[in-house]
Amino acid sequence: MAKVGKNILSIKDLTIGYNSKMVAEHINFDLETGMLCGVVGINGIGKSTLLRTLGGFQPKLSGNILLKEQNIEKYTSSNLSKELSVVLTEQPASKNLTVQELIALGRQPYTNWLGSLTKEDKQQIEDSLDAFLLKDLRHRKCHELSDGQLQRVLVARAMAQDTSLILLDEPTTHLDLYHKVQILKMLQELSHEKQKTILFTTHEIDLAIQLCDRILILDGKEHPFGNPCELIEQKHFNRLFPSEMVQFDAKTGSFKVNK
Ligand SMILES: Nc1ncnc2c1ncn2[C@@H]1O[C@H](COP(=O)(O)OP(=O)(O)OP(=O)(O)O)[C@@H](O)[C@H]1O
Repeated sequence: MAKVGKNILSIKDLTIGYNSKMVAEHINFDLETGMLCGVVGINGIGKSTLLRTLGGFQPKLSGNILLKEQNIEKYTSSNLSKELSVVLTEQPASKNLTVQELIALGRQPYTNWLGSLTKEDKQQIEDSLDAFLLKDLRHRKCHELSDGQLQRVLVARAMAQDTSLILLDEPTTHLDLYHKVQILKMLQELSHEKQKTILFTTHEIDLAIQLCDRILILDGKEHPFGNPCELIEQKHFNRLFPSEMVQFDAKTGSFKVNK
């Protein structure tokens, strides 16, 4: 169980989209220290748009995004990089770096203009290599890694950045079931043990139900938010997909195909 603490992220009546195209509106939720939260919903409903908006990669259309009770637009980019790290689905441009070098980039917000690493920076990099089982791969070039290994490196870089909030867009894409569970368990440990607040988008609803403290369902209307048990009891997962194809089984917390 997550030890819940102070409020980290507060989303109030947020509308997201592109110029005049509204993608989702009336999004409301709060996340506290140490919470792992999954964002689920059908293809094209706006999960990535939400994540990119929260990460500051595109402007919101209206509403408020409060990070540690301060409007996110009020942060300078230097202060924001100490509070918020983002892992997107796009492959990093810096794949020619070694695993250790890429993770060290996470320390950029803290290093001086020469980029020299302090003892604390080095310790943080070491802890991140350790937490994501990357010690043996530290000298490998990132372009030589499997998708699962690269995903662990990208999350480890976010951990090295040591921010209170970490956002990840589909961290389990292209991974087999074992590696999906592995990365999600690592994220769960990072949130609970190191008291990080982690929000990630996913299509792995069954796994999110088992591992997340909170789930946000983007459904084009109410966007229910709560702990997985509450959402199951309120039958929100039953309405996620057209029922002639798949049905949610509340007993097992998973979807079954209608044969
Ligand atoms: N750059 C863009 N400009 C305009 N519309 C966009 C842009 N990117 C995405 N969209 C549209 O916004 C809507 C939401 O897309 P988004 O990628 O956020 O959905 P998603 O829930 O992440 O989908 P998926 O599960 O397929 O990854 C879609 O209708 C999509 O076509």
